[in-house]
Formats: sequence, structure tokens, C-alpha cells
Amino acid sequence: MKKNIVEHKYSVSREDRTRKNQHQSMVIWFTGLSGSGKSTIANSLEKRLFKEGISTYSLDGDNIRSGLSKGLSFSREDRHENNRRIAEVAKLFVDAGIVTIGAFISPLKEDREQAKDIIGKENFVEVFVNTPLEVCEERDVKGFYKKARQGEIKNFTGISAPYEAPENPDIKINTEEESAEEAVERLYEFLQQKLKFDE
Ligand SMILES: Nc1ncnc2c1ncn2[C@@H]1O[C@H](COP(=O)(O)OS(=O)(=O)O)[C@@H](OP(=O)(O)O)[C@H]1O
Ligand SMILES: Nc1ncnc2c1ncn2[C@@H]1O[C@H](COP(=O)(O)OP(=O)(O)O)[C@@H](O)[C@H]1O
Repeated sequence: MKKNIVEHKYSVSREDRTRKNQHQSMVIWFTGLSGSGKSTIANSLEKRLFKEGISTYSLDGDNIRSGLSKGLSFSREDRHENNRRIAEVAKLFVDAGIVTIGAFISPLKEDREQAKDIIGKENFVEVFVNTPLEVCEERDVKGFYKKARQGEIKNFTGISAPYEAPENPDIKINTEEESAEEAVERLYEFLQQKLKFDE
């Protein structure tokens, strides 16, 4: 605890909110290259959970970068800070009793480990969207890969900046082999046990 800051104890706890919601809260953190399918699968998963009455919220790289992380670049240091801020916010959402779905490239193992430490490993589900670079580049949904190859975008993940694949993700999805719908169903099944709340 920092000097001159005294922790405030809240009267309503995470446990109270969990009991009210009748499900556990957690962060489902999607990592993968640009265009791998993170946002597509994360969005469908949120819809699926929401339909079942689960309290959810989505955090997405592009959206966070126009607000909370406005002004941050794609340098190693700024990605680190971006991922740290997201993790701190996600931690608050978990405390609020919400299943928080986040989609960020989060390319470095160290930064994802930092996020796990901030949020708590027991509250963290890591989903690796393992779509090969060639496929992401072929899709080129936003035209960024072409620009990165031409040197118009610097530090582009997979082209001129590293992506360190997770070694032990909770779930791995290869979108060449699995449709978004299939991936969502598999994730939904995996989450059933984790969401369970026993009085
Ligand atoms: N240089 C560079 N490298 C990678 N991505 C870039 C870059 N410049 C802009 N973009 C766009 O920013 C989105 C990724 O932001 P994130 O916050 O998820 O990235 S990170 O976790 O901080 O690495 C990413 O979104 P997605 O395509 O949805 O992954 C890109 O659209
Ligand atoms: N099985 C799949 N799962 C997810 N996305 C897929 C799949 N097959 C093709 N796609 C397409 O790949 C693109 C992925 O884009 P997006 O979800 O924005 O990726 P990211 O958020 O990782 O940048 C979308 O155009 C989507 O329709």
C-alpha cells in the first residue's frame, strides 16, 4: 500500500455480487495475431453467454486504444502499458461480478503473465487464437498487413514485431480448422464448470 493511501473497505463484496448473479466472474483473455479471429469469436461468445443470462462485458483492443489507452503506440513499452491498464480494468470488472471478455494481440508472454498476476490466475482463462500468419495476411481484414509489408506501418505484429505464442493456453483455436460457431460452442462447454456457483 502506497504512503498516504489507506485502502477503503467496501460493504458489498465480490461474493455478494456472485451470489446475486448466481455465477462466478472471470476474465476470458483472447490473444492472437491481427486478423486471427479474436474479436469475431469473442463477440459471439459474449452473445452466447448473455443469452444464457450471464452478466458480461467486452473489452477490445481497438476500442480501448481510442479511450483508456489513447495515445499509446505499438512499441514494446507502450504495449506493456496498454496490457497493464487493461488488466487493471478487467480486475475491477471481475470484482464487479462480471464475465469479462477481452481481445488483445497481447504478443508478449511477459505481458500476459503480468495480466494474470494482476487479475489472479484463478480468475483468468487464456484463449489462444492460433491462426497462422499466412492466413491472417491473406485475410488482411483491415489492409494493415499490406501496409506493414510496404513499411507504412512500423512495429506490426508478425511482420516487424514479435508474437510469442502461449505455451499452455486453456483453449487453443485454429480458425482454419474450426468455424467461429464451433469454437464458441467448445468455449461455452469449457466455461460451464468455471461459471458454476455453489451456495
Ligand atoms: N503496429 C501494429 N501492430 C499490431 N496491431 C496494430 C498495429 N497498428 C495498429 N494496429 C491495430 O491495433 C489493434 C491491436 O491493438 P491491441 O491493443 O490489441 O495490441 S497490443 O495488445 O497492445 O499489442 C489491431 O487490432 P486487431 O486486428 O483486432 O488485432 C490492429 O487493428
Ligand atoms: N473460424 C473463424 N473464426 C473467426 N474468424 C474467422 C473464421 N474464419 C474466418 N474468419 C474471419 O477472419 C476475420 C477475423 O477478424 P477479427 O475477428 O477482426 O480478428 P482479430 O480481432 O483477431 O483482429 C473475420 O473477417 C472473420 O470473418
